Amino acid sequence: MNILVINAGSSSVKYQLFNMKQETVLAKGRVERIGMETAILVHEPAGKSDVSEVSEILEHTSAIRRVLDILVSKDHGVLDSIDQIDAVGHRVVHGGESFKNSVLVDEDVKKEIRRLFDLAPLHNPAHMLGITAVEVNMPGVPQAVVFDTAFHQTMPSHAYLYPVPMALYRKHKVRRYGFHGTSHKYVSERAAKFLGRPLEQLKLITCHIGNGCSCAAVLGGVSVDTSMGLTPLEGLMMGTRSGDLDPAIVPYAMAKEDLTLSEISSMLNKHSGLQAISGLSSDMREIVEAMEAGDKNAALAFDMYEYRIRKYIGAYAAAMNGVDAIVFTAGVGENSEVLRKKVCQQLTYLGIELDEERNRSGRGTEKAITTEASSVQVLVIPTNEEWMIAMDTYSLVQAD
Ligand SMILES: Nc1ncnc2c1ncn2[C@@H]1O[C@H](COP(=O)(O)OP(=O)(O)O)[C@@H](O)[C@H]1O
Ligand SMILES: CC(=O)OP(=O)(O)O
Ligand SMILES: [Mg+2]
Repeated sequence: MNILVINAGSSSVKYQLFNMKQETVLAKGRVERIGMETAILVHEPAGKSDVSEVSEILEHTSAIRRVLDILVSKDHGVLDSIDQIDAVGHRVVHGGESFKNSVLVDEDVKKEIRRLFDLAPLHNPAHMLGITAVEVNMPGVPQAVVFDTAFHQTMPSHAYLYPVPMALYRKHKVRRYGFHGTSHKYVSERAAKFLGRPLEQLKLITCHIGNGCSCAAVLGGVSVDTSMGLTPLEGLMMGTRSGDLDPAIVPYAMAKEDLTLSEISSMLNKHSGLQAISGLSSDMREIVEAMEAGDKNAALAFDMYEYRIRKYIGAYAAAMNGVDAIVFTAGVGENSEVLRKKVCQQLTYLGIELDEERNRSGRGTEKAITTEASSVQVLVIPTNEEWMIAMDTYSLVQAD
């Protein structure tokens, strides 16, 4: 069985095609800059050379049509026909309280994803476009959705409730949901395997540090707390998102700067974080480069970002009354040795001892970056949300 996994963002579509029996990736790639004349498709077929094409791709239906075309093309394809795709799995960021597990798409599921647009404005509308594009381009093919929120549905009420009038929860379901759950779950399972210990006995802190960033406290394989909240804005400082701030800043800034609700929301989601403090970029690679060249604002942005990760690690060690291992994953967590080093150097109170050579070497592989003597292990585990989505889709389609 072949399964196509789609992670549709507002202006991009990432995809991976899996052969489930052989557990292989047949192809992967991404379409970026959707909506522009110079959209770019980067396609990496297994066993053939990578290709990139620039063309006008104005919306998600055309983007997915282009992906399907290249998957069957003579020169760059890996399938004879689209009919060889048996099912499609989608990443969906917000599933609210309705979805504790992955599900097959039907009219009710689509209605619920739409109802949650307000709570994940950067993500859910794009996922819905992806689902519709598959319906148009591949009618009748079963689709499954895998929610970022599902893994965190195990949090106890003292962790997921906010100390505000309960009517907000009862009437409007205002609570902490948490995101990146597929990634936190995957790296927790891999960490247990790597350590050679049962997941049920481990206290893990998983740090998904990418464009969006979140930490999770994973006790015995179950999420008991996480830093993102009602929406993916709370918690750590991110590329363009502020993360935690005093809620009183919102009405104060609105009054002082004469901002509307949508303007302040856009400020906190799209024009804050690394981008705002550095005045330079939301990309950690550029921040580190500028910092090393002596740029003060880039250094301040880096310090704030790193400090907040360290504060959450301390909080979650307290929440679980201890920690066995800390895991770094996602774009920054997997690749930025300088960030990991700065975080670990200030965690000696936990008995953490960084091995600088291990931290520097072996990019892209699962590894420990602490010494044998370190009482808490720090691991780097490349995440694989797409494989988790493919596995869930496979089980759902087989059970149907
Ligand atoms: N070598 C690197 N050093 C530091 N940061 C990196 C490196 N490679 C990628 N990144 C960071 O990873 C981020 C993207 O992470 P990723 O997990 O792919 O995000 P998303 O899935 O949200 O698009 C980029 O913004 C970039 O800052
Ligand atoms: C939920 C979230 O923030 O996702 P991403 O990191 O892909 O933006
Ligand atoms: Mg991501």
